[in-house]
Amino acid sequence: MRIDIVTIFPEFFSVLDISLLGKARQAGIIEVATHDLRTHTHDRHRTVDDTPYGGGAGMVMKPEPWGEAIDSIVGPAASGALLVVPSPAGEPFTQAVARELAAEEHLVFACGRYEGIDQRVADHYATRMRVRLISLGDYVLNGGEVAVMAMIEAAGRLVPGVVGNPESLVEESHEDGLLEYPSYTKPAVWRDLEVPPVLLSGNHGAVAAWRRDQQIERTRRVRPELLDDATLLDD
Ligand SMILES: N#Cc1c(-c2ccc3ccn(Cc4ccncc4)c3c2)n[nH]c1N
Repeated sequence: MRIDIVTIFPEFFSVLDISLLGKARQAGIIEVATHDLRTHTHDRHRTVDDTPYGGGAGMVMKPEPWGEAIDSIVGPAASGALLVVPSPAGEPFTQAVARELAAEEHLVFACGRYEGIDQRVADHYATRMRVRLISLGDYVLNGGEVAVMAMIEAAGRLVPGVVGNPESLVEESHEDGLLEYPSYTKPAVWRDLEVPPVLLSGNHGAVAAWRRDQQIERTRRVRPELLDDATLLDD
């Protein structure tokens, strides 16, 4: 997988050089490149924004630098890459979307700032490649960088070879539509709190049943909207 990130804060992504994704980059499983949008400006002040047509507060990011930056990544013609534009107006970012991003060969992330990117950028590139506006959640951030970091981590860990034990990806929250069961490790008693005895029983069937029950109970309590008839019928 190749990931290109266009941003006015390329240093924001230096953290991608460490941890799991850092190892995946060293192993050549994932290539990541950041591109400073300001290198695609040509005025003395390296201007990337301007006032909004139609008035209103804030500034809008100019289309020209974005066009030059994205063309420098995907070329002038059609591209098989997916352009992801984080936006409060985007589709919700979910584990299912993370899985879809993880299956892509080439992701290009456009990190906006100010009040967002001139709409014509997404409109133009939609004629040449797939474009998805994706929202991290129903709250307002100051720009796309935090969202892109979350998307890269959530998708990157699903790329084969990135996580050492792929089994550990299966029983995570949202992977099967439910929240994950509670986890425990040694000691068996801590501050008078005991590990649920079934987990010490060695009875794998009983442990699996208990964990499934915990998933459903936790999901019903914390995120009832995630439960559907199929899930309830399964148990
Ligand atoms: N993904 C995602 C997001 C963002 C987000 C993403 C990109 C940009 C670029 C600029 N801004 C600032 C802004 C723009 C418009 N309205 C309000 C604030 C952004 C916010 N906010 N909340 C989310 N879940």
